[in-house]
Amino acid sequence: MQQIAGILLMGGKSSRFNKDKAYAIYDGKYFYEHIFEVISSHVESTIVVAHDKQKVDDHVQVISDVARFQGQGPLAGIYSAMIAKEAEWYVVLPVDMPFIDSSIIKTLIAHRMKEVNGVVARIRDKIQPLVAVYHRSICDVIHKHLIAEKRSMHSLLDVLRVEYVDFTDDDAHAFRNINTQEEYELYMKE
Ligand SMILES: Nc1nc2c(ncn2[C@@H]2O[C@H](COP(=O)(O)OP(=O)(O)OP(=O)(O)O)[C@@H](O)[C@H]2O)c(=O)[nH]1
Repeated sequence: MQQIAGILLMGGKSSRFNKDKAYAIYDGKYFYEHIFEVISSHVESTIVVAHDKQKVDDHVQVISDVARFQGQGPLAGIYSAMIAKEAEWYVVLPVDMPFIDSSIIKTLIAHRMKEVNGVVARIRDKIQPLVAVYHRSICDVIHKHLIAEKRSMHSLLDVLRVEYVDFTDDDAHAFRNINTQEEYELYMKE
């Protein structure tokens, strides 16, 4: 079994962005390519969880959400990746944080310990459940939440043993996530 696998979530609707965020460009590359590179530098293999209309490079392993939970949000994506690829731990990242820095992933990975089943980033007191490392043992818990239609990441965190890792203001830029065209235009100018 792999020690750590990567999960790149890109199967969202991008409804606030009005087109697919995964293919927005930053520094000459698609968002998904940036995130893929950042995750892949820390794990043995990365799995992309996309929806049917999305295409990725041939060398990238891509799956869809399992049919039962298709399009039910990030939890559905994490669950689908965990059952598709066996690993001890999973680094999870969203597709809409193009400035995310490799050192953040390194720090989260370093905080794994046997007492916890999740290591989650926090910046300026804001929890970032999709910038995290999760243990495979939570797969059953996620499944129960999905069945119960409890789709919020925060309600999952409430029942896990989580180590929160605080990042400083210096890292705030890296955690910017892009939901709207306005945010995209603003952040790309800075
Ligand atoms: N695989 C998968 N990923 C998802 C799903 N919903 C959201 N994501 C991903 O989770 C991350 C956070 O998504 P959000 O920004 O909250 O949602 P979104 O659907 O992409 O955008 P909005 O429609 O504007 O809310 C992004 O990387 C999304 O691609 C889903 O149902 N399945």
